Amino acid sequence: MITKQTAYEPFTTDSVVDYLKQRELINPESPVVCEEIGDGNLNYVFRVTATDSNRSLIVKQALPYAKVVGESWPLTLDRARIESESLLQAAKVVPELVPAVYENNPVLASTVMEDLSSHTVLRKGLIEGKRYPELAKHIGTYLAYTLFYSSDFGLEPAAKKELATRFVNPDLCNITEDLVFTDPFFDHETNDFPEALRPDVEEIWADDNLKLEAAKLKQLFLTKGEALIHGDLHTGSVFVTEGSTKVIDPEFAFLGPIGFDVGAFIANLILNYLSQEARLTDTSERNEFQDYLLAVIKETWEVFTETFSGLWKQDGKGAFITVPGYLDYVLSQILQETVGFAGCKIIRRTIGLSHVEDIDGIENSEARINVQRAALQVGRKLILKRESQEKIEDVIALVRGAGNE
Ligand SMILES: Nc1ncnc2c1ncn2[C@@H]1O[C@H](COP(=O)(O)OP(=O)(O)O)[C@@H](O)[C@H]1O
Ligand SMILES: CSC[C@H]1O[C@H](OP(=O)(O)O)[C@H](O)[C@@H]1O
Repeated sequence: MITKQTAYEPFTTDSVVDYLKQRELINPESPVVCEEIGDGNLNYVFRVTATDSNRSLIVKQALPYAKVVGESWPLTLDRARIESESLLQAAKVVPELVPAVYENNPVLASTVMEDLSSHTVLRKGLIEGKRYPELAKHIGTYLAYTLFYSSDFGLEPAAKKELATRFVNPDLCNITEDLVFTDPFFDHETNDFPEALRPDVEEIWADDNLKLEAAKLKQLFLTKGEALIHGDLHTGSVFVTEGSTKVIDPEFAFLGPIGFDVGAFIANLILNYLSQEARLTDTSERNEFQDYLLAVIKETWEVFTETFSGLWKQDGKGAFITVPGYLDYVLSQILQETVGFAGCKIIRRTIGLSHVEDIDGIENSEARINVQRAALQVGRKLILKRESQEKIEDVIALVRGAGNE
């Protein structure tokens, strides 16, 4: 349902309640409580609860700038439309893996959606050492369905081109192009790292071979409009319980390379894996949890490739789909690109703008810097060795070995 509104205004905790009551999304007679709960970098997130029925809703609203920086960083409001349309697009193929969207208002740049407060943000759960038995199955399925059915493998060419026109997202892509693929590889003012890490960072800035590979990966991100990707699939964009998984926050969605989503998820699991070196002091507890994280990476990849292959055989489009070797070629390209993108993401979250709590939350500064150093080594290896990764076990072995050299 799209509502008409004449002018944009940022919501307050009062006006968002008035809005929901006016729209009868909440009973106008109900007493309500409302709080702003957004902890992300970019937007407002309000939770509104009718206290008589305990029914609650989430209203997410984009600001005309990046919340974390302020008005000096203007950002399109259109990202709210892109986010809700992307959630609706995902709901066509995996409704159980995304929050229900009840309304999008393009003028207010707001989305009213299901409240997932019964779930935990995956990043927080992993920091606390929690395990989620269904996570890999759910994310592998989410990736396979959303990516296959928005690619030329699962869509007719005209439908794919129509999809591309709805998800032109230059402002948000520009954030990724700068913060993931450019700034960390140069002495740029947005970078953010402790002085103790400077020698390691300067090694990156001086490494022309690494920069060449980063340039190739950036080129892929700029040019490979393979599927409608989430665009920011880190562990803060995944809500979990023991048996349920929901992917949120696809405001960076656009037609990009499939490996960027897979790589983002894997990168954030690797960042948590590395952080446990400083978090879990008991060796066997640490080894077990790190093994669990690597098993999630392996299973996510296996579920993704098996499901993607099943959809390819069942619903694949085009004359070449049954040609022997084509599917294997596509999956091997995706693996190599996944690995390279994961490497860029890891480096970015270590020395670029916007880190991860998994590492920044380590209180002992020496231990934290050791983890950051290991992250840079892993990120670098993933980028440089991506073309020799033939199977997911190679990637797991690389992660296990890289921090120890
Ligand atoms: N559907 C939801 N249900 C419950 N909480 C939510 C929901 N969407 C977002 N949140 C809360 O708001 C936070 C920020 O949301 P997010 O979509 O990541 O915002 P941003 O785009 O600013 O990064 C999440 O970490 C979560 O705590
Ligand atoms: C100043 S934008 C930095 C960073 O923020 C986004 O993450 P999120 O919206 O989930 O907080 C995205 O990862 C951007 O790269």
